[in-house]
Amino acid sequence: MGKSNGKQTVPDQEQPQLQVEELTCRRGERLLFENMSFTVKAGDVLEVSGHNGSGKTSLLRLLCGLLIPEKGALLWRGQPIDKIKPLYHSELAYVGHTDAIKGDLTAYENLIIAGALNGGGMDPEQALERVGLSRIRELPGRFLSAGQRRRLALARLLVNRARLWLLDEPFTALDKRAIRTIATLLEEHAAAGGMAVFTSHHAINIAHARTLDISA
Ligand SMILES: Nc1ncnc2c1ncn2[C@@H]1O[C@H](COP(=O)(O)OP(=O)(O)OP(=O)(O)O)[C@@H](O)[C@H]1O
Repeated sequence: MGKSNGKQTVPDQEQPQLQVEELTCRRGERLLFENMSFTVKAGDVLEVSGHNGSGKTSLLRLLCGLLIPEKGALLWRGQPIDKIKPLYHSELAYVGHTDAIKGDLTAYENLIIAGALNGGGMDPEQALERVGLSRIRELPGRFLSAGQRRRLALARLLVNRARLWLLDEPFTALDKRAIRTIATLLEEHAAAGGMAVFTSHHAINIAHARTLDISA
């Protein structure tokens, strides 16, 4: 329940937005994890760690609704995500291993498209500047380096207004400076009441982030 300040309803920061209850995941013959439970509240950043093949990507795909859990429940604001898919998907942004960048469009045009599909956030120009890509604004996506592609994929998060960021290895291919930039963006997103769940093999210093080791 939100609290009223007399003019508008203020969301209760302590209320879980995403609830993961007793989640069990099997891929093929392998049981990856079972009875996993955690919650994500406004302002939370959760880093999912674990060895190769432990199920980090599978967990993110479950959280997106792209995989069906063998057992357990996934709730967004108290409702099962499969019952409210359009609403849930309008509130989340997923950046997976493949960057989904259009090779024939420039970096700038890629962000214009992202904004047209699900905008409401930063101006594309400003988003390019935040991730350090202003200079290659007019370069077609197919000419971008691996790190530039990753930055552009992450810049898409800034042009839309998704509250929940689900990021699979967002720091892969980034140089030290870009890692700090993206870590800062995560901190700013959380400070503004957003939420993020990301996987990583690197120790990334993000203020107030929690860690979930799924191979523990
Ligand atoms: N479609 C599938 N069918 C069968 N097994 C699968 C399928 N997809 C993934 N797996 C297996 O599930 C396990 C977990 O894969 P996942 O990609 O979730 O791991 P991960 O923790 O993200 O790994 P990495 O750190 O290497 O990225 C792996 O053993 C993988 O081979």
